[in-house]
Amino acid sequence: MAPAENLKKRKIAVLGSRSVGKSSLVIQFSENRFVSEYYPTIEATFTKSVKYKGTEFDCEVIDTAGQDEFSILNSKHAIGIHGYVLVYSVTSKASFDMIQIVYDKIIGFCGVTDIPCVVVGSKVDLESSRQVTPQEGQKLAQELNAAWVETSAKTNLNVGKVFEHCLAEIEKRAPNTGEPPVQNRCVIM
Ligand SMILES: Nc1nc2c(ncn2[C@@H]2O[C@H](COP(=O)(O)OP(=O)(O)OP(=O)(O)O)[C@@H](O)[C@H]2O)c(=O)[nH]1
Repeated sequence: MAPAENLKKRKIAVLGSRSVGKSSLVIQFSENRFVSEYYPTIEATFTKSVKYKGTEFDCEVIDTAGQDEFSILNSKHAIGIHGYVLVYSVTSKASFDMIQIVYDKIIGFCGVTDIPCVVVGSKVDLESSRQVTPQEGQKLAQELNAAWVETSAKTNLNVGKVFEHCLAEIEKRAPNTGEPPVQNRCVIM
């Protein structure tokens, strides 16, 4: 059982290819502003409370450096994490293909078959540059047993929904326990 003060704390990691808009999404969510410049992220953590089904959850959101097929999953992004936000840009097919790769890395690292996650198609305001259809996004999310949503951090479209979906996926699997559903099978002693 988690201590009482942890019951409403949820740790969420945001992953995906470089430059897909992970930081912009998190900053729009936590500070209600859009950053138009590109500053590559090393790692940053933001907190914000989110109301889900009448309960306020303290969400700690970890914005990670972009991943590629060669990057090794940081253990900080797997241990103690309650849920995942996996971001691709609708303007980049390569970033969409990276979602399955990142998902498989998490699953492999944690030694589980299912994780609470939401697949996010970002930058929908750039409709004329779209390379990934909503149908493709939905289909992948279904295959991963994940929620799916398209967003724009620029126009603040569906940004809050991302984190509501993530909480829904977390609570669906471990309602009100405060325990991270993802557990590593190895214990370092
Ligand atoms: N038009 C548009 N541009 C966006 C949107 N979200 C992010 N961008 C732009 O895309 C670029 C990259 O955004 P970031 O949020 O820094 O991307 P990131 O995924 O955090 O990048 P890394 O830290 O390298 O992994 C920036 O120039 C943003 O302004 C969006 O919704 N619409």
